[in-house]
Amino acid sequence: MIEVKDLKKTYAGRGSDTVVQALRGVSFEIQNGGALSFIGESGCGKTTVGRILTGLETPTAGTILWNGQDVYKMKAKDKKEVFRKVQLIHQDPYQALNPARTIEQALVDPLKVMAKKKGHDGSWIESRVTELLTLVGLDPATVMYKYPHMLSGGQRQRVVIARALTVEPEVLVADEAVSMIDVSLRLGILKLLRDLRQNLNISLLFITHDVAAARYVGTNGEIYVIYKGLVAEKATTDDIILRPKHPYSQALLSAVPVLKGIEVPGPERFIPVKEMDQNDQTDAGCLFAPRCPFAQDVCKAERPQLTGQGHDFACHFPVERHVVATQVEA
Ligand SMILES: Nc1ncnc2c1ncn2[C@@H]1O[C@H](COP(=O)(O)OP(=O)(O)OP(=O)(O)O)[C@@H](O)[C@H]1O
Repeated sequence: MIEVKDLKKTYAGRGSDTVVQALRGVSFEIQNGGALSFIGESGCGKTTVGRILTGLETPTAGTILWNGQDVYKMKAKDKKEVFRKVQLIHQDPYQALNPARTIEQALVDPLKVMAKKKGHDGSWIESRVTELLTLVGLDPATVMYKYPHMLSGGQRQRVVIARALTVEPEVLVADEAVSMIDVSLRLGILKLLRDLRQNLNISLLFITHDVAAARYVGTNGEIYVIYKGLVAEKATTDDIILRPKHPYSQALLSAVPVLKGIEVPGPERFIPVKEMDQNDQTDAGCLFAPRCPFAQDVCKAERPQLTGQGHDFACHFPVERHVVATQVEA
């Protein structure tokens, strides 16, 4: 289990004395086999969370506990082992694979390290390549000796997932993992991620701006709606989708086509938020207030805290609006 507490990350901005507050204090837990989706617009800090969890970035402040142990207080060897258990699936599978190496070679390299660690021989590696390719829905005989450019985007992403599985991860961080894949192949990859979670008990951190995709992979999971490095709302997947309370979540949901044909639009489906102003430097009060159609004076003066009993929101005036609408009989 991973517990992340009050994660903050600042980057140097473009000007000499400017800073970008990518994360302003985000806390969450990922249970074994659980699914957590982070949704929000571009620049809200989603990717930074994924990069910190996979060890590619270090936070400016905050703690990460792995089964109760503080990762940043571990010996280097143990910390490396923790980050091995958290594997990142990028949005661009073509960039993630070496074009000069066959699919088999791409899997064999990390498997050799695992074989050495576990005391297995070459035949284990061979059978593991076959097993993993099959697990991700590829025919080993057909794809093994091919190069990445000979596969479709969907097949390449399956190879990337198989490669991530070589090191026997406990958590997969999928960062916009289907956004660069042909629309017709996306559902297959989402289904694969969902199946891996269910069949191998792998936890999933699903980073996306696509609410419908988060809903699909996040069955029985939670969604965190992120705005400017803070959690605007968090709840079970169904509560966020069907009963969002924060105007920002409602705005995100109103941008989604009616979901999967099982819902009809409600009377307040479209929330008239203002466009994001890239030069907006708001740092006090609610960071969403400059765009919020419901903001009042207090919103500009006081930062709303994230509160609730499982369905939590950081809003002075949370109201359930029928943005996605009433569910009708499926
Ligand atoms: N290495 C960096 N140096 C400076 N600023 C950065 C760096 N990485 C990210 N940022 C900034 O931090 C903020 C959060 O970025 P992040 O990539 O986490 O957002 P995101 O929600 O994943 O967006 P996207 O969907 O576009 O990837 C953005 O303002 C971004 O410009």
